[in-house]
Amino acid sequence: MFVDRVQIEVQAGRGGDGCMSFRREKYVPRGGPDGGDGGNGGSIIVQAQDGVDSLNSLVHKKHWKARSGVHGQGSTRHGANAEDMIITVPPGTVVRDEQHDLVLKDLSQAGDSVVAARGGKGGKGNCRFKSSTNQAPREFTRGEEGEHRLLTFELKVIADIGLLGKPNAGKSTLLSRVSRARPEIADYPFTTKKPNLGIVQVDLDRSFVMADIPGLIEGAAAGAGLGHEFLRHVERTRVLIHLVEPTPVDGTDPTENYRAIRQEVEQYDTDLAGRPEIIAVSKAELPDAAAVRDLLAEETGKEVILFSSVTGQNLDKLLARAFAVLQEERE
Ligand SMILES: Nc1nc2c(ncn2[C@@H]2O[C@H](COP(=O)(O)OP(=O)(O)OP(=O)(O)O)[C@@H](O)[C@H]2O)c(=O)[nH]1
Ligand SMILES: [Mg+2]
Repeated sequence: MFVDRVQIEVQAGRGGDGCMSFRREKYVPRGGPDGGDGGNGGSIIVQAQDGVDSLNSLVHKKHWKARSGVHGQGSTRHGANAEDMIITVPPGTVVRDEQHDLVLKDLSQAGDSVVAARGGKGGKGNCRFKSSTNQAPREFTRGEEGEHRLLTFELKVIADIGLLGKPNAGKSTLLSRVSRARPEIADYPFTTKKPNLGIVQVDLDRSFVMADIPGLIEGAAAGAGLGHEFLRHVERTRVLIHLVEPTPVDGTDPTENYRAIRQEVEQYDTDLAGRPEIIAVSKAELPDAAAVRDLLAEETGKEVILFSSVTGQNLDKLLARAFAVLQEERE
């Protein structure tokens, strides 16, 4: 199971109470206030780290609680601050505050972090309230409560190029052919359940990251099937390669399939729909592939690349094109 959305509850630590205490000294008959401040409660920090590649570990731990600060003590001793608690997540995780329905932070780079719940401030000891008119204050304050939040983490894969297409279009096969990634491949739809990333080396000094995502099905933007969940993974890619299978086993029409997915993308996010898209017909060696390419080119008015991950036909052309469009985007 690959988890890319998870909800947890976080409770930051309470601040330690300030202390109420008096020092009694031989030559100071009434003594003086010497209660120290309480320490701060621990905060809960969410940080993106390289090497963490899913939210799986959070599934089993839904409640996170940071420690409380230590109470202040006599002799103006400050209570110790509690240590912060750090939750590590993969880069690309968006942290949301569920109750207030807002994005706390988008942790897109390794090292990015956000204080998800702030620890309570420690209270003031009575030594802080001493004044010229009040040499022996009984006043002190309690520590503050730590923040409590309901958080949602959503992982969005970050890649240069995202592969888009109906199930069985050949997305995983393409990624495995052009990178070292080894996604699962099978002759049935919905083989891919989690996004896979691969580094594509076009030549010595040109490379990019390609993301293979589970296939989109119609109605994905409305939440049907896997599609909706996974459209967010292409949200973070700069360029899309839209793969169209020339002879779908379910007998559907390839150009129809192309349009259906475009519609899904547009419904999902207009920003995503505006991203550059390279259209490619896969499985070039199959009998009708060239005709499908021509039809699609005519219909879209765009260049459509016909390639095969099996024979290798036009693979270099597809990659060179992808890199060129990516380069334009980067500039
Ligand atoms: N003839 C031929 N078959 C291909 C080619 N590329 C992929 N296939 C086959 O098409 C089927 C589906 O390939 P996948 O790469 O798993 O397709 P996918 O788009 O990742 O599918 P999902 O993960 O289910 O969305 C497999 O049986 C592949 O062997 C190709 O270039 N030529
Ligand atoms: Mg696949």
